[in-house]
Amino acid sequence: MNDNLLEITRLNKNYGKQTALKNVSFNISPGRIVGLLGPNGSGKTTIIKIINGLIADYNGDVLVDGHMPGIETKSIVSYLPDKMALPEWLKAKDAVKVYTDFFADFDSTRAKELLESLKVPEDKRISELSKGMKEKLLLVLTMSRRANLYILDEPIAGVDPAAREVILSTILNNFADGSSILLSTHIISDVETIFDDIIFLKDGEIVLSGEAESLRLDNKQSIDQLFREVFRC
Ligand SMILES: Nc1ncnc2c1ncn2[C@@H]1O[C@H](COP(=O)(O)OP(=O)(O)OP(=O)(O)O)[C@@H](O)[C@H]1O
Repeated sequence: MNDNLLEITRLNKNYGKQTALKNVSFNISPGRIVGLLGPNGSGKTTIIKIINGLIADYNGDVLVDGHMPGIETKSIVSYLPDKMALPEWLKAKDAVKVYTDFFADFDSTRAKELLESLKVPEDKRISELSKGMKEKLLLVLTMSRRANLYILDEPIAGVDPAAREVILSTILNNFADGSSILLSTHIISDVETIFDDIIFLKDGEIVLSGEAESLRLDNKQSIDQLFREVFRC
């Protein structure tokens, strides 16, 4: 494994005339939980899609364990998209089968245990699940892989505060030693304690980044307070 699981250097991305990312650079080393924080439209999903090979026209360098995003990196990264990517007519238990067939590192026993503990009904079709249940299903599928890097795009956006805690503990209890997590969110207060490192993104640029504990100590406030200060309009 490389010293850096993820290396992003001078990443720029435009959608036509719209600039989405400006000179974004950061690295993730093994064993870190990194918060990618920013308001709506700040570029979080664009970065995540580029890392996952879903957007190929960008400028700059993106290396996942030394490889450009592509077929090879799909076995390194377990990705939770911001929108349901599975056919809605699938039952939850069929989604487990799809992941078992698709990913060599998928642990179906773990997935079944997690579905049960999160009370996701296995026999219901995805179309019949509530928004929060769909998020839980996607999270279970994503965290049941034994990947090196987990990339979670807004995993808590659609659930109530009690469910957020369950989701966070599911994330923390199910990632392997030495693997890393990049988690994007605009809801900071309930999640900030899990982060080792923080990246603040504003209008496509990194405006502040560093170790979460140092940022708290240096600024004498929580990451949530810091976020509100940085993003005050
Ligand atoms: N397909 C697209 N075509 C044109 N502009 C886009 C497209 N996707 C995103 N953008 C623009 O790029 C910028 C960054 O969007 P992005 O979705 O990466 O932000 P985000 O931080 O993930 O937002 P959110 O929290 O709302 O999901 C925004 O200005 C957005 O309008």
